[in-house]
Amino acid sequence: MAITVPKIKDMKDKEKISMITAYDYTSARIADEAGIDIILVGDSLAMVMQGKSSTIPVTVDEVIYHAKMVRQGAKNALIVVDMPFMSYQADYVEAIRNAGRILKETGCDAVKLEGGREFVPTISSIVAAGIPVMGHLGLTPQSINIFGSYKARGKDEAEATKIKEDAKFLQEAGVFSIVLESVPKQLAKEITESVNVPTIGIGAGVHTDGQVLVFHDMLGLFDDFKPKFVKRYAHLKKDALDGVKQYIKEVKAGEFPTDEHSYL
Ligand SMILES: Nc1nc(=O)c2c([nH]1)NC[C@@H]1CN(c3ccc(C(=O)N[C@@H](CCC(=O)O)C(=O)O)cc3)CN21
Ligand SMILES: CC(C)C(=O)C(=O)O
Ligand SMILES: [Mg+2]
Repeated sequence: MAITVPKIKDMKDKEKISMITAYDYTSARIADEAGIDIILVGDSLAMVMQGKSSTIPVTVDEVIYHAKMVRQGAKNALIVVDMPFMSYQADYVEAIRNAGRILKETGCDAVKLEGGREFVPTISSIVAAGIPVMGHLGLTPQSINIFGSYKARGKDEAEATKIKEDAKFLQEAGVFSIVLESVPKQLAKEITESVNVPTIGIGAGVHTDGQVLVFHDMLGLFDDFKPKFVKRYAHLKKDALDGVKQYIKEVKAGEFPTDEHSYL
C-alpha cells in the first residue's frame, strides 16, 4: 500500500522511518523495491548529478525534471521534493506557486524546505494550500555562504537552543516531519522528544524517529567527499570501475563479443 503523510506521522514512537534520496527512475526503482518509506528528490542532486560544489545553483525546473523520473520508479514510497534555494525565500506567494508547480507537474507527494522560525508564514501558507511540508534544521546546506563550511551545527548552547526552539516553531507551522542534519545526538534526542511530528536524522545520531542518507553515498558510488555520517553499504564505484576496465581490456584484445553476444 502506498505510504501517505498521515502514515508517516503515525510511525513516530512505533516504527523507525527509512528515507533515501533518488534522482532518477532506476535509483527510485531500487529504493522502492527494497521497501523504503520515503524517497527524497534532494537538491543534493547539484553535487551528485551535476558535479557542483554546493546546492545553491539548482533550479525549480531541474528538480521537477528529476522528480518526474523518480515518480515513474516509485510505487509505494512517499516522494518528497526539495525546494531549491531562492524558490521560497523571497516571498511566500512565490513559495506557494513553486511548491504547487512541483506537486502538480511531478505527481510527487510533499516538499521540503530549509529553515526555522523565519519560515513559519511560508510553511503555513504552503500547508494551507494543501501541500504537505517537511522541515529541515541544523546544517542547512543552502546557507553555506552564511555558515562558511559544512561543519556540524548546534554544538554550543546558544545555537542548540535556537534549533530546539525552531523545531517547535516548525511543528506549529504545520510540518509533517523534520530533517535534523549534522547536530549532536543529544540535541537530536531532546528535539525528538519535544515535538509530536517525526524527526529524520542525517548525522544526528540514533535517537531520531528515522534516518536519511544520499543513495550514491551509502552505496559507495559518490566519493567527492564523505561526511562522517555516511556508512557505505556497497561499493558500487569500485564495481563499476572494475567492470568498465574489464570491458576495455576485452575490446582491445578482441575477446568481446563472443558468439554468445552476436547474431549468428
Ligand atoms: N553526496 C552528498 N551527500 C550529502 O549528504 C549532502 C550532499 N551531497 N549535498 C548537500 C549536503 C551537503 N552535505 C554535507 C557535506 C559535507 C559535510 C562534511 O564534510 N562534514 C564534515 C563535518 C566535520 C565537522 O563538523 O567537524 C565531516 O567530516 O563529517 C557534511 C554534510 C550533506 N548533503
Ligand atoms: C541530505 C538530505 C536531507 C537533503 O536535503 C538532500 O539530499 O538534498
Ligand atoms: Mg537538500
